[in-house]
Amino acid sequence: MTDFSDDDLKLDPNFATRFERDDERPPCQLYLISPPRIGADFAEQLKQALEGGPVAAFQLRLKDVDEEEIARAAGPLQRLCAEREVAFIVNDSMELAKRLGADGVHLGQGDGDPRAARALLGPSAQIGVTCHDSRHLAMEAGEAGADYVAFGAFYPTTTKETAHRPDPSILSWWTALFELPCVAIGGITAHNAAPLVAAGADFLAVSGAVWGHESGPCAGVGAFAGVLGW
Ligand SMILES: Cc1ncc(COP(=O)(O)OP(=O)(O)O)c(N)n1
Ligand SMILES: Cc1ncsc1CCOP(=O)(O)O
Ligand SMILES: [Mg+2]
Repeated sequence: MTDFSDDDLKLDPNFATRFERDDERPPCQLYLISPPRIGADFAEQLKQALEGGPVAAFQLRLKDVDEEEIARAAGPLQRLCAEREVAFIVNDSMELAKRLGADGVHLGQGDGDPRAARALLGPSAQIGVTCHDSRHLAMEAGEAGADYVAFGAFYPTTTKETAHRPDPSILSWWTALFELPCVAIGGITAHNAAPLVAAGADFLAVSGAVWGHESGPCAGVGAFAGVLGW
């Protein structure tokens, strides 16, 4: 595709201020991300989280953990998700997603080609791609057949070291032009999520605000009721 710079793509200055959610789009939903490390009680924590409110998807994102250990941990979590019709997404590895029979995979820019993931996982797999703060990467991901594009980190986070801080207007720009869903991620809490929802996020991807909630993960999910209109 043509190699536009992101500055070239900021065509309409009103995108920066026009934060009015498109009524035609489905309501914004919650996309839960696991903590980078989990303990033996995590299935119980996930169960509680899923009792807190509607969760559209759960991503198993374990970092610096051996693949066999991830595979062992996945079974009970995957069953919990299946019982509740929550999509079970594996982070980083299309091969592991295939092995586990996951509903999809999330790929960062260094995690492999979405086209290869599609060939491996088939037409019904949900394939997401990290696009940081880049309109160009998002359009590339869309052309490569991604099912969603993810922008972030919108806010400071201790869950991951991040180098990009998009403005919420990137969500307005995306949703004005494309039907493909967009995910907002990075430091999102029930208290700071409103501008992202208003700007058009189709999903809020949240980790720390749920697992670190002072009253537990059920309350952590439940806290999003107001901003997500449940
Ligand atoms: C929904 C969602 N968005 C972005 C990411 C980040 O993916 P990546 O850039 O590959 O970083 P790691 O998560 O692998 O550290 C994500 N996992 N999920
Ligand atoms: C995986 C990831 N990618 C960008 S920010 C982030 C961390 C999300 O976790 P939190 O909701 O705790 O900031
Ligand atoms: Mg990754």
